[in-house]
Amino acid sequence: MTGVLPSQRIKQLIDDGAISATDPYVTGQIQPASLDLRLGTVAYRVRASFLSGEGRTVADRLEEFEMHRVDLTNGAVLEKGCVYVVPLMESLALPTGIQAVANAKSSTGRLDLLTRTITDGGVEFDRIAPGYTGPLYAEICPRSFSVLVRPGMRLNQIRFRSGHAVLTDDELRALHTETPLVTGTPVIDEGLGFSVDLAPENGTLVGYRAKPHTGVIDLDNLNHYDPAEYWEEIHTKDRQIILDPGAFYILVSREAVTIPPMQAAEMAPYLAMVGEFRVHYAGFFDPGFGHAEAGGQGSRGVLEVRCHEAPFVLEHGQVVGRLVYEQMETLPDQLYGREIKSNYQGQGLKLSKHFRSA
Ligand SMILES: Nc1ccn([C@H]2C[C@H](O)[C@@H](COP(=O)(O)OP(=O)(O)OP(=O)(O)O)O2)c(=O)n1
Repeated sequence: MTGVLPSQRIKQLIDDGAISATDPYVTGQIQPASLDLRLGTVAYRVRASFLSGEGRTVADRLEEFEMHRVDLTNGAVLEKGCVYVVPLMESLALPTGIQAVANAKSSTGRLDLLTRTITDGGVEFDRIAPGYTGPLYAEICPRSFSVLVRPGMRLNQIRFRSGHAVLTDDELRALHTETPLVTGTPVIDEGLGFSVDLAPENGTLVGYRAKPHTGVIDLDNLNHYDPAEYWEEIHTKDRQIILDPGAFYILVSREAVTIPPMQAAEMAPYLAMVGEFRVHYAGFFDPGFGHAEAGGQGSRGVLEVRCHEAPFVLEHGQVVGRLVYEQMETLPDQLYGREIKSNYQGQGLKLSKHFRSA
C-alpha cells in the first residue's frame, strides 16, 4: 500500500523498532500523520549551518564546526541569530520501502525558529532517504526571538510514507468536487493555491510583525506572553501592505482550508522564482484540519512570511503558497481537532500558542 502512514502505523513502526527513542514516548507525541521529535540534553553551538554530506556523519562534522556546548538539562537559552545542532531523542532504522520527511511544527514556525532536521550522510535538509538507519538531529536557528528550551521539547515533526503519495492536479480537482477543500474558486496548479487575506471582514488588523530586541520566550509557557511585547500589529484599509526586507510577518490565508481524513498536506511556496518574499517553514497540515466533523469549519492557514532582497507590495488575494495534498495509506485512528487537544483548529489570524489571545 502506498501513502502517508497514519498514527496507528507509526505506532507499529515503534513496536517493530524502526523508530526508537532514548526516553519513553509521551502522550500526544504521535499525531494523526506524524510523530513529534524531542530535543535531547545538549545543544552544540556551531559556526554555521551544515549538511553532513555523503559518507560522513553529523558527529564528525560537529567536531569541525562546534564552538561550544550548552547543557539543556536545567533549561538553556538558544540565542537569536546563532545556529545550534541538537541530537534528538528519536532515531531511525527504516525499512527500505519507507521514506521520511521532517518539518518544523506550526508553533515553531510561528516563532520564526528556523528548525530543520539533519541526518548522517544527508545531502538535503528535512528529507530522509528510504531505509535510513541512524540518529536524527535538529538544526535550530532562532531568527526573531531568543528561546528557552529543555530536553523533551518538541520543535519538529516527522512524516513517513511508502511509495508515491502526492495527488495529481486531476485527482485534487476530483477530491474538491467530492469534499470542498477551500472556500471560493480553487486555484489548482501543482497543488492547491491559497492567497493572503489583507481585507478582513471586521476591522483592519491583517497581521503581526516581530519586534526586535524582545525578551526570551520559554517554550513551556502557553497562553502566557503579551503579544504587544513581541509583535507589532499590522493594519491596513487599502488591501495591501509593504513587506520590509528581513522582517518576519504572521499573516493569514483568505481561504478556509480543509484536509479530509484520508489526506494530509504540506505547504510549499507558490513559485520558486518569486525570490522577494517567501511563505515558509511550517509545512504540515494534518488529516482533519479544517474538517467540519472534527470541529474545524472555517480554519484558515497561518502564513509565516519573510521578505528578502527588496521591499515588496503584497496585495489582498495574491496567491502566496500552495498546499500539496497527499493520500493517506489508511484512515488515521485520530484526527486533528478537539479530541487530541489541537491548538489551531478553527483558527483565523493566530500567533503561536505561547501568546495570550486578544
Ligand atoms: N503554516 C501552517 C502550518 C500548519 N498550520 C495548521 C495545520 C496543522 O494541522 C496545524 C497544526 O500543525 P502542527 O502539528 O505543526 O502544530 P503544533 O503541534 O504546533 O500544534 P498543535 O499543538 O495544535 O498540534 O496547524 C497552519 O495553519 N499554518
